[in-house]
Amino acid sequence: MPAPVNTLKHRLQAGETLIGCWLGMAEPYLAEISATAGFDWLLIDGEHAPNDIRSMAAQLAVLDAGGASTVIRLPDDDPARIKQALDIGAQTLLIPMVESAGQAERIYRATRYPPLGFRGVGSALARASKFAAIPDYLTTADDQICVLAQVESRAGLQALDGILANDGIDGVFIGPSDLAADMGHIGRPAEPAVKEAVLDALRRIRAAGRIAGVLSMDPAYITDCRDAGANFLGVGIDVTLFAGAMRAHASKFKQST
Ligand SMILES: O=C(O)C(=O)C[C@H](O)[C@@H](O)CO
Repeated sequence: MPAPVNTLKHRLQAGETLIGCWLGMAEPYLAEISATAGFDWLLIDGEHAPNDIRSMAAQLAVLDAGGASTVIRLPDDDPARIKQALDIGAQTLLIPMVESAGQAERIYRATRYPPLGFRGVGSALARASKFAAIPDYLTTADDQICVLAQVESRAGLQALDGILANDGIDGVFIGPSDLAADMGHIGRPAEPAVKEAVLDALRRIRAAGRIAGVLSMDPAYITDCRDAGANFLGVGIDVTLFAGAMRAHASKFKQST
């Protein structure tokens, strides 16, 4: 019995355009609620949300049970964190702040078992192998791993061709917020210079035959990114949606009392 098929990877690589939502509440119960919304994928954010390996594992369990496609974003490119995320069962990883081809290669190798890489062997303890219930896990896991490099700085854009030249990098995600900050327009991802850099990068990523990702809650921004070729579209953030709905609801009644 082989490792689970990563349908998200294969759908994106086939060119499907799939929408998803960031999960930053760090709570399995709320993740389960989000899984009923109908997004094609849900991303458990370990970079900016208060997630740790245990909370991410708990969210993976409820999301997998519900049939949702999942992504884990780690706080950095630490090979030990990559190993832990893969061992708890993540198959699609988003790694932030990628700025060179060499860094991309190290990230790729951290996701693969020898001889392709240096991922440590711990499948006997790993949820990923269904705790060794998948006897062929070690020889079939590599093909189901999807590595998405997050490029979100001028240095990263300058290195983009080198990153895309690595066949082990399945896709590149452009981070408009951090790119805006790096370009001197912090808090303004829709600044014309920033948006054009985002759209140009997305065109280059798809021209290279890779998955192209972006995140924006602005429908017009998303449409422009989709038109530029983005097919891994983050269109929501649970925390932002929840906070906005709570504030709007309270305001509705406070005005009337
Ligand atoms: O730079 C970006 O944009 C992202 O990486 C997304 C942010 O991290 C996300 O938290 C929304 O601000």
